[in-house]
Amino acid sequence: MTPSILYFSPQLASWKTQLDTLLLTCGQAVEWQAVQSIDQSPVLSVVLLAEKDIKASDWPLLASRKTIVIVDEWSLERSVTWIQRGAANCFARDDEHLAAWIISELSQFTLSRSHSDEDDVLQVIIDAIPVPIFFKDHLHIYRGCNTAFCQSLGFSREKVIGHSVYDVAPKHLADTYYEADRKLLAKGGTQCYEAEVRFSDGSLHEMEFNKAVFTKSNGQALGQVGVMLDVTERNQLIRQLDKATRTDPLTGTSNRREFNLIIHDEFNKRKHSEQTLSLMTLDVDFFKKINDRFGHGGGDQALQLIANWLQSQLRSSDTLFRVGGEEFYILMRDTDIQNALKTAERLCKGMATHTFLINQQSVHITLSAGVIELAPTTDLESALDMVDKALYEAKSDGRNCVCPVFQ
Ligand SMILES: Nc1nc2c(ncn2[C@@H]2O[C@H](COP(=O)(O)OP(=O)(O)OP(=O)(O)O)[C@@H](O)[C@H]2O)c(=O)[nH]1
Repeated sequence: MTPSILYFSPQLASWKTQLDTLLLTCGQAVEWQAVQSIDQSPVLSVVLLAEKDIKASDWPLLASRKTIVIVDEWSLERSVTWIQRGAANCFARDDEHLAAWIISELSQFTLSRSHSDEDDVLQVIIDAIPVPIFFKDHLHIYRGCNTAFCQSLGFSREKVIGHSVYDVAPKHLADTYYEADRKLLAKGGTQCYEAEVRFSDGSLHEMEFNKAVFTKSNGQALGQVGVMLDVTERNQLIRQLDKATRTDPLTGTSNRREFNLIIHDEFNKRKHSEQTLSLMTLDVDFFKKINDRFGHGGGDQALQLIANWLQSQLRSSDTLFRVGGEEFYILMRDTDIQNALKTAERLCKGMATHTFLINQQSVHITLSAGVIELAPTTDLESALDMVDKALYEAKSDGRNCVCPVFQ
């Protein structure tokens, strides 16, 4: 007699001898294996769990095992509740039918499902489609999938069918899929979302899930079908394009478009917090002379050197933007007008004393600057207008200086 394995939870430890004796009398040898939680038992195994040992987070796994829930006091209502959660059955500790039921399960445990020619045709069709396809029942258990699905996850069909997402994906990803499945079954219809999937080679892919619920003629949900599109490359391209539209190609700093995109957010954040926010506008003095002296290529090189130098002088919370030819903005978070003015003066002095090398020749560059604190009471458009005017005042005051806006 080959012993069959019965998995059981800690609450049942003292009681299992009683059941074991009963099973042996009927000629059923059983090897008992204690598990701390259901996920420690293999899929499709027969598991006996005391009701008290089952956490809500275990429910998605109940249907992927033959789970028998043992309750102290049996009622039809309680039993139905557990079966609806995916348990195979629910018994009271002292139910004499339990032993017979276990023997029946251990001796003829197979997935009961009638197989038809249409099933074979459907399988060939979905196997011919080169994107992963799966379908699950209303208890979130995989009932079918195609070759592309098995290949991407690196599991055989047998390792998928009859299992739950928790058996084929890492827990943090399975939680996401289970939650989406639950919402779709509750709502019905179709669902489209993106989620990450770990492929068999260890790589993480961004997948677009297109799913739909299939129902009985009375509208009751029978399960769901899902098609997965790999959108990793498409999304990478979108992110690259998005970054490119926000970056100045010459200096690598953020550009005016990025400034316009973030300034409204930053300004609104400022309105609802105590944190200060200031803006500095900077313009290179007599930049035309650099172009005249070194040509346009030399001028471009100068702009790159200026941007790098400015960036090296800033805190990580400050953002540098090239907003025009030789014009830069610096957005300074947590900075009031006094500190913004100090920073602007430090940058102007530092720039004036720094020696740049262009075509092996020493070049000295100066900056003119305007600064303003973006106070919550200020209107953003007029603040931008005022700081631009301040910059031009600095130019008319002889350049290489800072003009603050005091409000
Ligand atoms: N090399 C190079 N030059 C640029 C670029 N964008 C703008 N410029 C040049 O920058 C110069 C700006 O000249 P102006 O607006 O007269 O200003 P300026 O010579 O800096 O003088 P002030 O601003 O009045 O101190 C022009 O010669 C533009 O052609 C660029 O991307 N590369």
